[in-house]
Amino acid sequence: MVIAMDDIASIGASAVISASLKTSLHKSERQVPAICTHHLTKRYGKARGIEDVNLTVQQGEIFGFIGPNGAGKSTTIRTLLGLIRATSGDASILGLDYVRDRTRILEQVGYLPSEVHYYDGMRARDLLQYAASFYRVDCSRRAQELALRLDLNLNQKIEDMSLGNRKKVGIVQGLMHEPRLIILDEPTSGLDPLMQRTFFDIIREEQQRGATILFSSHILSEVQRICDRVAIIRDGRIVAVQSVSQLRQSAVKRVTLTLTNSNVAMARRMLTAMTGVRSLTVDGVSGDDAAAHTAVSSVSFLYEGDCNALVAALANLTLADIEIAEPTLEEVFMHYYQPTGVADSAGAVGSDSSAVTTDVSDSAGKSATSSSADTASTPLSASLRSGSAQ
Ligand SMILES: Nc1ncnc2c1ncn2[C@@H]1O[C@H](COP(=O)(O)OP(=O)(O)OP(=O)(O)O)[C@@H](O)[C@H]1O
Repeated sequence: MVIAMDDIASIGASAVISASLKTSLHKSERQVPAICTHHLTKRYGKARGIEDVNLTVQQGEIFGFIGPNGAGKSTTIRTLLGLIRATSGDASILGLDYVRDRTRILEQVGYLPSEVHYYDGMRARDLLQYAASFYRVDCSRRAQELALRLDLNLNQKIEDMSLGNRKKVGIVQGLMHEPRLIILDEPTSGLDPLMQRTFFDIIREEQQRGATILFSSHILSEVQRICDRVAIIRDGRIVAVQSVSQLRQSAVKRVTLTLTNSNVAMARRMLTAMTGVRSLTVDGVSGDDAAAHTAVSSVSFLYEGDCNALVAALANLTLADIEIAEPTLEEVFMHYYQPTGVADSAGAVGSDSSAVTTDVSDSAGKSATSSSADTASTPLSASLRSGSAQ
Protein backbone atom coordinates (compact mmCIF):
# COMPACT_ATOMS: atom_id res chain seq x y z
CA MET A 1 0.00 0.00 0.00
CA VAL A 2 1.57 3.25 -1.10
CA ILE A 3 1.32 6.27 1.12
CA ALA A 4 0.76 9.69 -0.39
CA MET A 5 -0.45 12.97 1.05
CA ASP A 6 -3.69 14.82 1.58
CA ASP A 7 -4.49 18.33 2.73
CA ILE A 8 -6.30 20.46 5.27
CA ALA A 9 -5.92 23.79 6.97
CA SER A 10 -3.84 23.95 10.07
CA ILE A 11 -5.90 23.36 13.18
CA GLY A 12 -4.41 25.86 15.53
CA ALA A 13 -0.76 26.40 16.16
CA SER A 14 -0.97 25.06 19.66
CA ALA A 15 0.42 21.58 19.41
CA VAL A 16 1.29 20.58 22.93
CA ILE A 17 4.82 19.35 22.94
CA SER A 18 5.16 17.30 26.05
CA ALA A 19 8.88 16.66 26.16
CA SER A 20 11.67 19.16 25.82
CA LEU A 21 14.65 17.36 24.39
CA LYS A 22 16.72 20.49 24.62
CA THR A 23 16.56 20.51 28.38
CA SER A 24 16.40 16.78 29.00
CA LEU A 25 19.54 15.85 27.07
CA HIS A 26 22.95 16.01 28.66
CA LYS A 27 25.34 18.44 27.00
CA SER A 28 27.56 15.62 25.75
CA GLU A 29 24.57 13.93 24.12
CA ARG A 30 23.69 17.13 22.32
CA GLN A 31 27.19 17.53 20.91
CA VAL A 32 27.38 14.27 18.96
CA PRO A 33 26.10 14.50 15.39
CA ALA A 34 22.63 13.16 14.79
CA ILE A 35 23.93 11.31 11.74
CA CYS A 36 27.49 10.66 10.69
CA THR A 37 28.39 8.37 7.80
CA HIS A 38 31.85 7.33 6.65
CA HIS A 39 32.29 6.03 3.14
CA LEU A 40 28.87 4.40 3.26
CA THR A 41 28.40 2.24 0.18
CA LYS A 42 25.57 0.00 -0.91
CA ARG A 43 25.64 -2.05 -4.09
CA TYR A 44 22.77 -4.14 -5.30
CA GLY A 45 24.76 -6.99 -6.74
CA LYS A 46 26.86 -5.18 -9.34
CA ALA A 47 24.42 -2.29 -9.62
CA ARG A 48 25.14 1.04 -7.97
CA GLY A 49 23.06 2.02 -4.99
CA ILE A 50 25.20 4.59 -3.15
CA GLU A 51 28.98 5.11 -3.29
CA ASP A 52 31.19 6.47 -0.57
CA VAL A 53 28.58 8.63 1.13
CA ASN A 54 30.09 10.89 3.80
CA LEU A 55 27.54 12.98 5.59
CA THR A 56 27.27 14.74 8.93
CA VAL A 57 23.94 16.04 10.19
CA GLN A 58 24.16 18.03 13.40
CA GLN A 59 21.54 17.73 16.11
CA GLY A 60 18.77 20.26 15.82
CA GLU A 61 19.09 20.76 12.07
CA ILE A 62 16.43 20.38 9.45
CA PHE A 63 18.65 18.82 6.84
CA GLY A 64 17.52 18.43 3.25
CA PHE A 65 18.57 15.47 1.16
CA ILE A 66 18.03 16.31 -2.47
CA GLY A 67 18.51 14.38 -5.65
CA PRO A 68 16.72 13.27 -8.77
CA ASN A 69 15.00 9.91 -9.15
CA GLY A 70 17.39 7.05 -8.57
CA ALA A 71 20.11 9.24 -7.07
CA GLY A 72 20.30 7.18 -3.87
CA LYS A 73 18.24 9.05 -1.27
CA SER A 74 16.13 6.08 -0.16
CA THR A 75 19.08 3.71 -0.31
CA THR A 76 21.08 5.98 2.01
CA ILE A 77 18.20 6.25 4.46
CA ARG A 78 17.37 2.57 4.43
CA THR A 79 21.00 1.63 4.87
CA LEU A 80 21.34 4.02 7.78
CA LEU A 81 18.31 2.51 9.47
CA GLY A 82 19.55 -1.03 8.92
CA LEU A 83 16.63 -1.92 6.67
CA ILE A 84 19.22 -2.98 4.11
CA ARG A 85 22.85 -3.86 4.77
CA ALA A 86 25.70 -1.68 3.65
CA THR A 87 28.27 -3.18 1.33
CA SER A 88 30.96 -1.18 3.10
CA GLY A 89 31.39 1.91 5.21
CA ASP A 90 30.23 2.93 8.60
CA ALA A 91 27.71 5.18 10.30
CA SER A 92 26.63 6.41 13.68
CA ILE A 93 23.26 7.77 14.69
CA LEU A 94 22.98 9.92 17.80
CA GLY A 95 26.42 8.67 18.77
CA LEU A 96 25.42 5.02 18.51
CA ASP A 97 26.80 2.45 16.10
CA TYR A 98 24.20 1.95 13.36
CA VAL A 99 24.64 -1.83 13.31
CA ARG A 100 25.52 -2.79 16.87
CA ASP A 101 23.10 -0.40 18.56
CA ARG A 102 20.31 -0.62 16.03
CA THR A 103 17.52 -1.45 18.46
CA ARG A 104 18.39 1.50 20.70
CA ILE A 105 18.62 3.74 17.68
CA LEU A 106 15.24 2.73 16.31
CA GLU A 107 13.58 3.62 19.60
CA GLN A 108 14.78 7.19 19.14
CA VAL A 109 14.08 7.55 15.45
CA GLY A 110 10.85 8.37 13.66
CA TYR A 111 10.78 7.26 10.04
CA LEU A 112 8.36 8.01 7.27
CA PRO A 113 9.20 5.81 4.27
CA SER A 114 8.36 6.96 0.78
CA GLU A 115 6.15 3.89 0.51
CA VAL A 116 4.59 1.85 3.28
CA HIS A 117 2.80 -1.46 3.35
CA TYR A 118 0.14 -1.95 5.97
CA TYR A 119 -1.82 -4.99 6.97
CA ASP A 120 -5.29 -5.20 5.46
CA GLY A 121 -8.29 -4.71 7.76
CA MET A 122 -6.47 -2.46 10.24
CA ARG A 123 -7.93 0.82 11.38
CA ALA A 124 -5.48 3.69 11.76
CA ARG A 125 -5.97 3.54 15.52
CA ASP A 126 -5.04 -0.18 15.59
CA LEU A 127 -1.92 0.40 13.56
CA LEU A 128 -0.77 3.26 15.75
CA GLN A 129 -1.40 1.25 18.92
CA TYR A 130 0.56 -1.63 17.43
CA ALA A 131 3.43 0.68 16.50
CA ALA A 132 3.33 2.41 19.90
CA SER A 133 3.77 -0.89 21.67
CA PHE A 134 7.38 -0.93 20.48
CA TYR A 135 8.30 2.36 22.07
CA ARG A 136 8.82 2.86 25.77
CA VAL A 137 6.68 5.97 26.03
CA ASP A 138 2.94 6.57 25.97
CA CYS A 139 2.30 7.91 22.49
CA SER A 140 -1.49 8.12 22.61
CA ARG A 141 -1.80 11.80 23.46
CA ARG A 142 0.66 12.95 20.80
CA ALA A 143 -0.94 10.62 18.23
CA GLN A 144 -4.34 12.21 18.95
CA GLU A 145 -2.91 15.71 18.63
CA LEU A 146 -1.25 14.96 15.32
CA ALA A 147 -4.34 13.24 13.95
CA LEU A 148 -6.44 16.25 14.91
CA ARG A 149 -4.12 18.70 13.21
CA LEU A 150 -3.87 16.54 10.12
CA ASP A 151 -7.65 15.99 10.11
CA LEU A 152 -7.14 12.24 10.17
CA ASN A 153 -9.97 9.91 11.19
CA LEU A 154 -8.26 7.26 13.29
CA ASN A 155 -11.32 5.00 13.19
CA GLN A 156 -11.21 4.52 9.45
CA LYS A 157 -9.75 1.35 7.98
CA ILE A 158 -6.45 2.17 6.32
CA GLU A 159 -7.36 0.23 3.18
CA ASP A 160 -10.41 2.50 2.74
CA MET A 161 -8.37 5.69 3.03
CA SER A 162 -7.27 7.98 0.24
CA LEU A 163 -3.57 7.96 -0.52
CA GLY A 164 -3.20 11.27 1.25
CA ASN A 165 -4.83 10.03 4.42
CA ARG A 166 -2.65 6.95 4.40
CA LYS A 167 0.34 9.25 4.21
CA LYS A 168 -0.99 11.05 7.27
CA VAL A 169 -1.11 7.75 9.13
CA GLY A 170 2.57 7.34 8.29
CA ILE A 171 3.34 10.84 9.55
CA VAL A 172 1.56 10.24 12.84
CA GLN A 173 3.31 6.92 13.20
CA GLY A 174 6.68 8.52 12.54
CA LEU A 175 6.24 11.39 14.98
CA MET A 176 4.02 10.16 17.79
CA HIS A 177 6.81 8.89 20.07
CA GLU A 178 8.56 12.28 19.94
CA PRO A 179 11.75 10.88 18.46
CA ARG A 180 15.11 12.61 18.68
CA LEU A 181 15.75 12.03 14.99
CA ILE A 182 13.01 12.20 12.36
CA ILE A 183 13.77 10.79 8.93
CA LEU A 184 11.25 11.69 6.26
CA ASP A 185 11.58 10.12 2.82
CA GLU A 186 9.67 12.31 0.38
CA PRO A 187 7.03 13.19 2.97
CA THR A 188 4.99 15.67 1.00
CA SER A 189 4.26 13.59 -2.07
CA GLY A 190 0.53 13.92 -2.65
CA LEU A 191 -0.01 16.64 -0.05
CA ASP A 192 -1.96 19.64 -1.21
CA PRO A 193 -0.55 23.06 -0.36
CA LEU A 194 -2.65 23.64 2.75
CA MET A 195 -1.75 20.31 4.26
CA GLN A 196 1.88 20.85 3.36
CA ARG A 197 1.76 24.04 5.38
CA THR A 198 0.37 22.21 8.38
CA PHE A 199 2.98 19.52 7.96
CA PHE A 200 5.82 22.04 7.77
CA ASP A 201 4.48 23.78 10.88
CA ILE A 202 4.62 20.48 12.70
CA ILE A 203 8.16 19.82 11.49
CA ARG A 204 9.35 23.25 12.66
CA GLU A 205 7.79 22.59 16.06
CA GLU A 206 9.62 19.29 16.20
CA GLN A 207 12.85 21.18 15.55
CA GLN A 208 12.02 23.65 18.33
CA ARG A 209 11.47 20.69 20.63
CA GLY A 210 15.07 19.73 19.88
CA ALA A 211 14.58 17.04 17.29
CA THR A 212 16.76 16.66 14.20
CA ILE A 213 15.05 16.19 10.87
CA LEU A 214 16.45 14.57 7.75
CA PHE A 215 14.18 15.46 4.90
CA SER A 216 14.52 13.73 1.54
CA SER A 217 12.94 15.35 -1.47
CA HIS A 218 13.31 16.21 -5.10
CA ILE A 219 11.07 19.25 -4.73
CA LEU A 220 13.48 22.10 -4.32
CA SER A 221 10.98 24.73 -3.27
CA GLU A 222 10.04 22.80 -0.16
CA VAL A 223 13.67 22.38 0.79
CA GLN A 224 14.17 26.10 0.34
CA ARG A 225 11.18 26.63 2.58
CA ILE A 226 12.13 24.51 5.56
CA CYS A 227 15.72 23.24 5.59
CA ASP A 228 18.82 24.74 7.17
CA ARG A 229 21.33 22.80 5.10
CA VAL A 230 21.09 20.60 2.08
CA ALA A 231 23.09 17.68 0.72
CA ILE A 232 22.81 17.05 -2.99
CA ILE A 233 23.19 13.47 -4.14
CA ARG A 234 23.73 12.52 -7.75
CA ASP A 235 24.46 9.08 -9.20
CA GLY A 236 24.84 7.68 -5.67
CA ARG A 237 27.44 10.23 -4.56
CA ILE A 238 27.16 13.35 -2.46
CA VAL A 239 28.19 16.23 -4.71
CA ALA A 240 27.54 19.18 -2.42
CA VAL A 241 26.59 20.06 1.13
CA GLN A 242 25.62 23.67 1.62
CA SER A 243 23.34 25.89 3.61
CA VAL A 244 20.21 26.97 1.81
CA SER A 245 21.35 30.58 2.10
CA GLN A 246 24.74 29.71 0.55
CA LEU A 247 22.99 28.09 -2.35
CA ARG A 248 20.86 31.14 -2.84
CA GLN A 249 23.89 33.41 -2.77
CA SER A 250 25.55 31.41 -5.50
CA ALA A 251 27.31 33.53 -8.07
CA VAL A 252 24.86 32.37 -10.71
CA LYS A 253 22.42 35.05 -11.81
CA ARG A 254 19.34 34.84 -13.97
CA VAL A 255 19.60 37.60 -16.59
CA THR A 256 16.64 38.59 -18.75
CA LEU A 257 17.06 41.07 -21.60
CA THR A 258 14.25 42.74 -23.46
CA LEU A 259 15.45 43.55 -26.98
CA THR A 260 14.16 44.95 -30.21
CA ASN A 261 13.70 42.10 -32.65
CA SER A 262 16.59 43.26 -34.80
CA ASN A 263 18.96 42.71 -31.85
CA VAL A 264 17.84 39.23 -30.90
CA ALA A 265 19.89 37.19 -33.36
CA MET A 266 23.04 39.13 -32.52
CA ALA A 267 22.43 38.79 -28.77
CA ARG A 268 21.92 35.10 -29.12
CA ARG A 269 25.12 34.65 -31.15
CA MET A 270 27.15 36.70 -28.73
CA LEU A 271 25.81 35.11 -25.58
CA THR A 272 26.10 31.55 -26.89
CA ALA A 273 29.82 32.15 -27.44
CA MET A 274 30.34 33.81 -24.08
CA THR A 275 31.98 31.97 -21.16
CA GLY A 276 29.69 31.60 -18.14
CA VAL A 277 26.43 31.79 -20.06
CA ARG A 278 24.10 28.81 -19.98
CA SER A 279 20.46 27.83 -20.24
CA LEU A 280 19.89 30.45 -22.92
CA THR A 281 16.30 30.84 -24.06
CA VAL A 282 14.72 33.29 -26.45
CA ASP A 283 11.16 34.06 -25.46
CA GLY A 284 11.03 30.65 -23.81
CA VAL A 285 12.26 28.83 -26.95
CA SER A 286 15.68 27.25 -26.52
CA GLY A 287 18.26 26.06 -29.05
CA ASP A 288 18.12 26.54 -32.82
CA ASP A 289 14.35 26.97 -32.98
CA ALA A 290 14.86 30.32 -31.35
CA ALA A 291 16.67 31.72 -34.37
CA ALA A 292 13.65 31.20 -36.57
CA HIS A 293 11.36 32.80 -34.06
CA THR A 294 10.75 36.29 -35.43
CA ALA A 295 8.36 37.58 -32.76
CA VAL A 296 10.79 37.19 -29.87
CA SER A 297 11.84 40.15 -27.80
CA SER A 298 13.10 38.56 -24.60
CA VAL A 299 16.39 36.72 -24.06
CA SER A 300 16.98 34.93 -20.77
CA PHE A 301 20.03 33.04 -19.50
CA LEU A 302 21.99 32.02 -16.41
CA TYR A 303 25.30 33.81 -15.95
CA GLU A 304 28.17 32.71 -13.74
CA GLY A 305 31.26 34.87 -14.07
CA ASP A 306 32.69 38.38 -14.04
CA CYS A 307 29.87 40.93 -14.09
CA ASN A 308 32.10 43.49 -15.86
CA ALA A 309 32.54 41.13 -18.78
CA LEU A 310 28.79 40.77 -18.99
CA VAL A 311 28.18 44.52 -18.86
CA ALA A 312 30.82 45.10 -21.56
CA ALA A 313 29.20 42.51 -23.81
CA LEU A 314 25.71 43.90 -23.29
CA ALA A 315 26.92 47.40 -24.23
CA ASN A 316 26.88 46.18 -27.85
CA LEU A 317 23.12 45.71 -27.73
CA THR A 318 20.23 48.14 -27.64
CA LEU A 319 18.23 47.06 -24.63
CA ALA A 320 14.65 47.98 -23.92
CA ASP A 321 14.95 46.51 -20.44
CA ILE A 322 17.18 44.31 -18.30
CA GLU A 323 16.52 42.26 -15.20
CA ILE A 324 19.20 40.53 -13.14
CA ALA A 325 17.78 38.24 -10.46
CA GLU A 326 18.81 35.50 -8.06
CA PRO A 327 18.39 32.11 -9.66
CA THR A 328 15.87 29.75 -8.19
CA LEU A 329 17.23 26.84 -6.19
CA GLU A 330 16.03 24.71 -9.05
CA GLU A 331 18.40 26.51 -11.38
CA VAL A 332 21.25 26.28 -8.89
CA PHE A 333 20.69 22.58 -8.39
CA MET A 334 20.48 21.82 -12.10
CA HIS A 335 24.21 22.31 -12.07
CA TYR A 336 24.59 19.38 -9.72
CA TYR A 337 21.85 17.28 -11.25
CA GLN A 338 23.31 17.07 -14.73
CA PRO A 339 24.94 13.72 -15.49
CA THR A 340 28.71 13.91 -15.39
CA GLY A 341 30.16 15.69 -18.42
CA VAL A 342 26.85 16.78 -19.88
CA ALA A 343 26.64 20.47 -20.64
CA ASP A 344 23.46 22.38 -21.31
CA SER A 345 22.52 24.17 -24.48
CA ALA A 346 24.89 27.04 -23.90
CA GLY A 347 27.75 24.64 -23.23
CA ALA A 348 28.42 25.52 -19.64
CA VAL A 349 28.63 23.24 -16.66
CA GLY A 350 27.99 19.87 -15.20
CA SER A 351 31.26 18.10 -14.56
CA ASP A 352 32.42 16.58 -11.33
CA SER A 353 35.18 19.13 -11.03
CA SER A 354 32.63 21.63 -9.82
CA ALA A 355 31.40 19.45 -6.98
CA VAL A 356 31.40 21.19 -3.64
CA THR A 357 31.55 18.85 -0.70
CA THR A 358 32.06 20.55 2.59
CA ASP A 359 31.04 17.91 4.99
CA VAL A 360 33.29 15.00 4.35
CA SER A 361 34.65 12.80 7.06
CA ASP A 362 37.70 10.62 6.65
CA SER A 363 37.43 7.74 9.06
CA ALA A 364 38.06 4.33 7.69
CA GLY A 365 34.89 2.43 7.04
CA LYS A 366 34.23 -0.92 8.54
CA SER A 367 32.98 -3.67 6.33
CA ALA A 368 29.47 -4.90 6.39
CA THR A 369 28.01 -7.85 4.60
CA SER A 370 27.01 -7.19 1.03
CA SER A 371 23.50 -8.09 0.15
CA SER A 372 21.40 -7.55 -2.91
CA ALA A 373 18.28 -8.29 -0.96
CA ASP A 374 15.96 -5.40 -0.41
CA THR A 375 12.36 -4.90 0.50
CA ALA A 376 9.80 -2.19 0.24
CA SER A 377 10.10 0.30 3.05
CA THR A 378 8.97 -1.05 6.36
CA PRO A 379 7.53 0.74 9.37
CA LEU A 380 10.28 1.04 11.94
CA SER A 381 8.19 -0.57 14.60
CA ALA A 382 8.16 -3.75 12.54
CA SER A 383 11.91 -3.51 12.25
CA LEU A 384 12.16 -3.09 15.99
CA ARG A 385 10.32 -6.35 16.34
CA SER A 386 12.38 -8.27 13.79
CA GLY A 387 15.56 -6.61 14.97
CA SER A 388 17.57 -7.38 11.88
CA ALA A 389 18.45 -5.93 8.53
CA GLN A 390 17.59 -7.67 5.33
N1 LIG B 1 16.22 -3.37 -4.53
C1 LIG B 1 17.02 -2.85 -5.46
N2 LIG B 1 17.68 -3.64 -6.32
C2 LIG B 1 18.50 -3.14 -7.27
N3 LIG B 1 18.73 -1.80 -7.44
C3 LIG B 1 18.10 -0.97 -6.60
C4 LIG B 1 17.21 -1.43 -5.58
N4 LIG B 1 16.74 -0.34 -4.91
C5 LIG B 1 17.31 0.73 -5.49
N5 LIG B 1 18.12 0.36 -6.49
C6 LIG B 1 18.93 1.25 -7.34
O1 LIG B 1 19.70 2.07 -6.50
C7 LIG B 1 19.78 3.39 -7.04
C8 LIG B 1 19.30 4.39 -6.01
O2 LIG B 1 17.90 4.20 -5.82
P1 LIG B 1 17.09 4.97 -4.68
O3 LIG B 1 15.74 4.34 -4.60
O4 LIG B 1 17.91 5.00 -3.46
O5 LIG B 1 17.01 6.43 -5.30
P2 LIG B 1 16.16 7.69 -4.82
O6 LIG B 1 17.09 8.85 -4.86
O7 LIG B 1 15.49 7.39 -3.53
O8 LIG B 1 15.11 7.80 -5.99
P3 LIG B 1 13.57 8.28 -5.99
O9 LIG B 1 13.58 9.78 -5.83
O10 LIG B 1 13.10 7.88 -7.35
O11 LIG B 1 12.86 7.56 -4.89
C9 LIG B 1 18.96 3.37 -8.32
O12 LIG B 1 19.82 3.20 -9.40
C10 LIG B 1 18.05 2.18 -8.15
O13 LIG B 1 17.72 1.63 -9.38
